Amino acid sequence: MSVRVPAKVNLQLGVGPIRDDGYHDLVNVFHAVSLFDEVTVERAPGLEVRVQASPYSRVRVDGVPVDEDNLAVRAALLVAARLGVEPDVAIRIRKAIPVAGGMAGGSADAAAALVACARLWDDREQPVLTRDDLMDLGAELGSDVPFAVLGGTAVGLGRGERLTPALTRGTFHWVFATADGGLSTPAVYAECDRIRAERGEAAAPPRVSEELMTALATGDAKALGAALTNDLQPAALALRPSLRRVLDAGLEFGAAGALVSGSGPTCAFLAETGEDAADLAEALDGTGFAEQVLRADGPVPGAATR
Ligand SMILES: C[C@](O)(CO)[C@H](O)COP(=O)(O)OP(=O)(O)OC[C@H]1O[C@@H](n2ccc(N)nc2=O)[C@H](O)[C@@H]1O
Ligand SMILES: Nc1ncnc2c1ncn2[C@@H]1O[C@H](COP(=O)(O)OP(=O)(O)OP(=O)(O)O)[C@@H](O)[C@H]1O
Repeated sequence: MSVRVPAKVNLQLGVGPIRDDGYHDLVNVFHAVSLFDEVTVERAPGLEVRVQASPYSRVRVDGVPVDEDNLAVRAALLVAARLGVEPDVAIRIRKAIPVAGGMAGGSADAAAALVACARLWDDREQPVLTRDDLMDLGAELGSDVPFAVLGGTAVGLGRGERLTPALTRGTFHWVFATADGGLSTPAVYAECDRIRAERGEAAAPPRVSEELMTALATGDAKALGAALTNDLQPAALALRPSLRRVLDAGLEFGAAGALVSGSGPTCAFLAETGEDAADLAEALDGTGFAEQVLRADGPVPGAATR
């Protein structure tokens, strides 16, 4: 059983005040892009996991855990417990999504493992676990996991786990510049809080951007580029100042919009056409500022069997 699952970029990441449980209330507009990890599961004598770079990518997988810290393993354990079966499964992960890059690679693998294990163990005509059940289980593993099951473009409220699909038209063309070494998501949220406290800024509850939703619904790449926002960007830039020149370079080369993807350090650039995206990717590659420059389109569906 093999499941392909996309990376995400956040088109709007509005971060509200910190809650009592340590999370922040968000307006999180997720967009799934055509950069895929693949998770394969097979019945086995016990639980095992293998992680490798996809043959189509140069992703560095050395930082990815191969024990119960791997989100795909935790997903398999959760599905097994829910169905009352032994978690006897061999999981193979082929990664093309940058690790700790702000594109939700670990969450994607968790979503893929939820879908794959449910298919493997819950194979009657009327499965016990619906797609909604899998999204609920996903929320127990991480705030980004339900969206990786759903895919497309969606507005996430709460921690980002309460999703409503968004209306979009056509295809958007993206370029991603990855960076050497990741950024820790909790560290970036903490830096965001620290900067706000230092500036004496009170975090207002975020609101969905009307400009962004209109640009999505009309398929207007130029307007979408102008409407992209990420409240975590100042924190990511404070922790990794070299990202500034990457964003500036993309804008100089004509990107319709540029921002740090989620908690970073990957930078995302929106192009107006596929051809513009190819030109932009080449120009960015030429600067030598990025570890890798990747092209992808969105929106694409969430975790799906092949
Ligand atoms: C930055 C984003 O990727 C944007 O989509 C997400 O908000 C992070 O989602 P994630 O990696 O699935 O994060 P989780 O595993 O749920 O949480 C990791 C840590 O990030 C911080 N966190 C996460 C989500 C949220 N709404 N508020 C937070 O403050 C918390 O410190 C939390 O302990
Ligand atoms: N299957 C997995 N793939 C990648 N990382 C994993 C996986 N399972 C657990 N991890 C751990 O999660 C950490 C964050 O990895 P991930 O690639 O999900 O980051 P991210 O893309 O920045 O996440 P997000 O965008 O959701 O904040 C890694 O450093 C690694 O220790």
